[in-house]
Amino acid sequence: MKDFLIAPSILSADFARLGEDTQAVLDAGADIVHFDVMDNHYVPNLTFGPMVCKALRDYGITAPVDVHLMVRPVDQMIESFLKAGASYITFHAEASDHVDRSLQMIRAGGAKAGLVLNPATSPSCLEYVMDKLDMILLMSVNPGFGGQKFIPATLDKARKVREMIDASGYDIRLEIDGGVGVQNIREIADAGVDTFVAGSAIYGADDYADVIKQMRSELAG
Ligand SMILES: O=C(CO)[C@@H](O)[C@H](O)COP(=O)(O)O
Repeated sequence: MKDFLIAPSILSADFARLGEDTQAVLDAGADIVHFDVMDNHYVPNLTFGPMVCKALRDYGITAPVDVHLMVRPVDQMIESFLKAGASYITFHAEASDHVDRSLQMIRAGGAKAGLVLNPATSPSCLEYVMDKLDMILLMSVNPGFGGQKFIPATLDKARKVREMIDASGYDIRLEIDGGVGVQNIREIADAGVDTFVAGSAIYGADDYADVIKQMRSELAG
């Protein structure tokens, strides 16, 4: 099992002061920046694109940026985010016509590659691409919005995917996204997850450092 990473979703940050509010969660103890890209096509909401990712790099964000593409098609956005400084690029299994090729593009461009599974998507889509994955992201809400309730069936899926990762022998992170907070992070870790996206739980707190500390304390317990 890998070390635990906490990845605040900047979907819940103050967009008017995005650089500052991104640096603030890193200064508060977060490990990586989760960057939610929505296109009002694959998901019913619209956020930000590669120019904003580059702007964060230019602002001085040096932490890994974990780009979660909720867009269709995906390949043009992969190219753009590779140029914009993404560290991880993940996309939804249903959104690419050629999942294997899209994964190869990400690694060939120097980033880490990942596949995202919606709540109703079966882990079977991972079976023939395990060798091309650096991350698997399990959605524990339906994608499109922050602040939703964690879907409990995701825990069973996390256990199954953890078994697949361990059996494969590949070095793959297991990330979860949606409804994660201090109250359930331990249970999620026990299901085999090592990377935790949290938007409203962190950005909705008065003290970012305090909530991240509470999450780490739950993970250590
Ligand atoms: O990708 C998404 C939503 O589509 C997530 O990253 C949410 O932004 C998580 O938000 P919280 O549930 O933690 O508020």
